[in-house]
Amino acid sequence: MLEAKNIQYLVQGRAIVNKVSLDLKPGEFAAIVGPNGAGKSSLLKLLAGEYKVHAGEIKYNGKAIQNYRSKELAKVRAVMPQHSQLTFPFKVKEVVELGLLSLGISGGEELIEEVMIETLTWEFKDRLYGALSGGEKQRVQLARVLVQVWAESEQSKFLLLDEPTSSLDIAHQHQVLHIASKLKTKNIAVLAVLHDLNMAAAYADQVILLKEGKVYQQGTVAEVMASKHLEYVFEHPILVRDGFDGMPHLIQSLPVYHQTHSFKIA
Ligand SMILES: Nc1ncnc2c1ncn2[C@@H]1O[C@H](COP(=O)(O)OP(=O)(O)OP(=O)(O)O)[C@@H](O)[C@H]1O
Repeated sequence: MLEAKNIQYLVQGRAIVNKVSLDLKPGEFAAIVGPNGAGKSSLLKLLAGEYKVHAGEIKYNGKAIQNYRSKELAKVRAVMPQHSQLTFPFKVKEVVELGLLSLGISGGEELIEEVMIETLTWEFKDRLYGALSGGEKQRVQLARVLVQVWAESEQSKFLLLDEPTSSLDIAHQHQVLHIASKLKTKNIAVLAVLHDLNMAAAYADQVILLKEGKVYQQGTVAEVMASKHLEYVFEHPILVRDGFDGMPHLIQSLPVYHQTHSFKIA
């Protein structure tokens, strides 16, 4: 289990993550949503251990994050950042292999092939990473973090994804989130920052809606994805309707000229 209690992160005295608490159990897919600057990436970086909290605590499987050595932490949680820079001319497969190197493992050919087939990246495994399109690169980065958590293990593992679908076409967005959902059967929990509210509604078991560094709402899709909450947080007209074919909701944002009122706390 991943537990965060009252975590806080300050920049120049301003709390950009302000007393956030969350629990994430293996088998669960949680989405962090909220407007630009709400603190989503900062929260993910705190949970990843990349930023240190100024207050509060984070535990993975009952052990405080600061008590993990970096290789040990890499076995428990994998992180896909919003942007990944690679300065060397790596081939695609070599980039994916970097995920295993973070665990101190080399080889793992079968595992790498399985994950690359799953992420539809095997077909360009020998191409130079730098020559790929934005969406192809994003799928390779996903493969790199997936190899870190893919192998079955008794220990619960956690996959933290920061906007994993931002460069993907609609079909690949669904494919990536479907892969993330399938991990739920492997004793893995997934926490993803998502901008697409419909994607969050379709895949998340738990939604964390942030505004100005604080959790505004947290709960199931039905609880959080209500028009009154979304309109207040995004300060924009948003319709939420019942979905179809098992899709919980259809969230439709409206053009700015429909904005006839100010958005107050519901
Ligand atoms: N290192 C930093 N120094 C100064 N300000 C920072 C730093 N990191 C984040 N911030 C500020 O903290 C706030 C939250 O940033 P963060 O990147 O977490 O937001 P976000 O919700 O992920 O936004 P977006 O949707 O635009 O990616 C922003 O106002 C940002 O400018």
